[in-house]
Amino acid sequence: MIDPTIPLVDLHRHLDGNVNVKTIWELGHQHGIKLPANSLEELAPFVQIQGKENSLVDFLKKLDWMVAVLADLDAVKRVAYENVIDAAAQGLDYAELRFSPYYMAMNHNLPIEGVVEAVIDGVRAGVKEYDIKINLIGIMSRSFGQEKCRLELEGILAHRDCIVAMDLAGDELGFPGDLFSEHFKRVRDAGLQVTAHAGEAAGAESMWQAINVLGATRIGHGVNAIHDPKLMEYLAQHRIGIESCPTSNLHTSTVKDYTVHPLRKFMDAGVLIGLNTDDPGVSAIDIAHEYRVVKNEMGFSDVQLATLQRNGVEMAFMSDSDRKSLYAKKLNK
Ligand SMILES: O=c1[nH]cnc2c1ncn2[C@@H]1O[C@H](CO)[C@@H](O)[C@H]1O
Ligand SMILES: [Zn+2]
Repeated sequence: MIDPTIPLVDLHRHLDGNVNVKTIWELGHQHGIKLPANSLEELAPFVQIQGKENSLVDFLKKLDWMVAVLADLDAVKRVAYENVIDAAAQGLDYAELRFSPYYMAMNHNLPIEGVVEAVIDGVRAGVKEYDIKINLIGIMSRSFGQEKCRLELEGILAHRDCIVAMDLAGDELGFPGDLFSEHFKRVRDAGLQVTAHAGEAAGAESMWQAINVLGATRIGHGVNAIHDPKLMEYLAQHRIGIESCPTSNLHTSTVKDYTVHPLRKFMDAGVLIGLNTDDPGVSAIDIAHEYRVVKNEMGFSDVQLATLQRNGVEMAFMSDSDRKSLYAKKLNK
């Protein structure tokens, strides 16, 4: 199902949406933070989806306990480090881990730039020990407004050399992309790549904004492009990559079930699209799960799965020489 000759990548993975239940439990106890449960089993439903949520905003509440326990920078470093272990354990050859420094900092008033440093440190420690390549994407959480996003951007830009791209995440309906045009001008001026969550909670117009106003060359989710044939054509023509996260789309009620997910329509339209996990800790999934559902629930053939796998490598924010080494590593195995 997963082709062993093609690198396995996950380009859309929130490290602050992927904190182990056990880690939340341990950090909570270590720092005297009152948790809503008396055991690991009782805690799980507070941070993992049970069935599905009614909306994106409801889904996002599940991440809140994951950052509520980040009481100091060591905790932040631990979470970043454990994300590398988790990605390696899932068989990923390459992952782009994204995080929102203000969201991780806000509960315990941590310094935003310190959070960025701690994430970089944790990832660095992880890749020393595990056979995986990681790149980091900074997130501006739109739900906290323009000013907080500016602080996130500044924290990230202070470590620009360790970051490959910037993303816009959070409440897409309440905070449209054009509120952040100035932010993304700075992102582009700094030479960072741009991806944005769009067409998930809002419609195709939000994706046009991400492309034309923010300068996105990749889009997270993009599900609602399907209602705008001109946009579908534009995405295909300009090789704008769609970071698809099918299970997340079910969990946020963006799509009703796997059978009506538009993934196949994107492929038929020649759009570059790949498979990703989004918030694997919240959705309680791994990357193999996404390939499995696409095969079993959407009826994709192994050839089509291999195309999705290769698309991921093509979309990755890495140099062509890094892409070549990633393929070479697989072929030499
Ligand atoms: O699927 C998603 N859509 C939009 N925003 C998301 C999603 N998953 C997580 N976040 C947002 O990303 C930041 C943490 O990395 C938080 O702002 C969280 O709400
Ligand atoms: Zn996401």
